[in-house]
Amino acid sequence: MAIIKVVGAIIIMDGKLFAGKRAAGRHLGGYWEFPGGKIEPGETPQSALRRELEEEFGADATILGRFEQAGDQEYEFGEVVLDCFYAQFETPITKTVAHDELRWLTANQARALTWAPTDRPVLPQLSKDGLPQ
Ligand SMILES: Nc1nc2c([nH]c(=O)n2[C@H]2C[C@H](O)[C@@H](COP(=O)(O)OP(=O)(O)OP(=O)(O)O)O2)c(=O)[nH]1
Repeated sequence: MAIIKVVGAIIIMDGKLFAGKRAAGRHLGGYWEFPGGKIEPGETPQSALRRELEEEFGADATILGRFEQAGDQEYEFGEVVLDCFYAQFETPITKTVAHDELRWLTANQARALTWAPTDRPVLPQLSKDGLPQ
């Protein structure tokens, strides 16, 4: 089965977590996710994430530390291995091209949404890391 290496951004600002609802029609359309995407050949996870955030939101970002326990999940199209990094936007979001909806969420609000299966184990740890309830 193909391994798909994906990188996602954990962006927390003013006590809220940034999340995107994948656009209908994409793989896993309708699920909430940490914005990001596939790592392309020659990229580091960090450079891939900076590129994806620029492509999807028209914003510059700084990539911070790596989240230790992101997940992997087999889907019918392959095995997604998700690596997450804390990040922050340095410039405003100027566009959205990959999501039907973007939200800034408290921990409780995040838990109430339907996340991509790969992402679900990450949420409890974020509360321990200080994401407010
Ligand atoms: N971006 C992102 N993708 C995730 C997460 N969790 C998860 O299972 N995925 C899956 C959905 C997709 O099958 C794959 C990422 O692909 P993508 O479609 O976002 O990547 P991309 O921007 O490089 O897209 P494309 O050009 O190949 O369409 O990983 C997540 O938190 N963030």
